[in-house]
Amino acid sequence: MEQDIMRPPLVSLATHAICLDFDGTLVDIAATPDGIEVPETLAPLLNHLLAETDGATALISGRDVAALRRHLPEYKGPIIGSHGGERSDAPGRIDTSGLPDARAVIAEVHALAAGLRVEEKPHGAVLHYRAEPDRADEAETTARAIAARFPGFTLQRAKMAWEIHPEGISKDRALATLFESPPFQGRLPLFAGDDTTDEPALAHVAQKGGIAIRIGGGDSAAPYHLETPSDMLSWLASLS
Ligand SMILES: O=P(O)(O)OC[C@H]1O[C@H](O[C@H]2O[C@H](CO)[C@@H](O)[C@H](O)[C@H]2O)[C@H](O)[C@@H](O)[C@@H]1O
Repeated sequence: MEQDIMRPPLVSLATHAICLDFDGTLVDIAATPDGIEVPETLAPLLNHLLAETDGATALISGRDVAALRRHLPEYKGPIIGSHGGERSDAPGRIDTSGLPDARAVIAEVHALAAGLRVEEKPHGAVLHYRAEPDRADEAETTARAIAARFPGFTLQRAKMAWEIHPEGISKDRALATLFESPPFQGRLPLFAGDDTTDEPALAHVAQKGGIAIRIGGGDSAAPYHLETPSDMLSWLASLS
């Protein structure tokens, strides 16, 4: 699909809320989930945005909250994790209420992984094939079969990975909920993401008149585009 893509305009931290995906948006994609290199400047930058937006800055990630806090121990702000399944308003606090018990799903993913990397989350599991790209079809078939066996769970495609998680969680719903109360309520939304899993949230923000930014390539509902996580960090650092 041909579309006009533009560099985002500078936005005011006095009027906007800054919501950011993590992998592929703030940090480069790596061979494994724990192989990422988190720039030293990232946590200070996020804490700066948090202060300048009066608390209206959040990470909205497919990763679980505990993993994100481990990678960003200095970051003090809110995190929506597990694609919207978990909410942490500050370090040490996590709300996972409403998520179904996923232990049987996780056990099944381990049982059928056949050597593919499994990432456990509180609400489900991810089957990663980045280390073995020639097993992409097998990973998809296995993940589809597992998702079909567990009512209430669904399949989510990610970058070289398939995730099985509860139905009804998504980043656009999480964003909408976030903006129902202060400090997000009343501010214009900004969301940046790099993946198909981010598209519903990018479309939601564009439809609300906010700033939706797609990082990297791919068809997108976002009118704005930046090439790499490094470009994203430089752009965020230029805001005031
Ligand atoms: O919503 P995000 O913050 O973008 O998280 C999406 C998934 O990111 C991670 O997987 C992806 O990044 C890995 C590290 O670069 C890479 O090895 C993998 O192939 C990618 O799919 C994370 O592991 C998942 O839990 C997130 O859902």
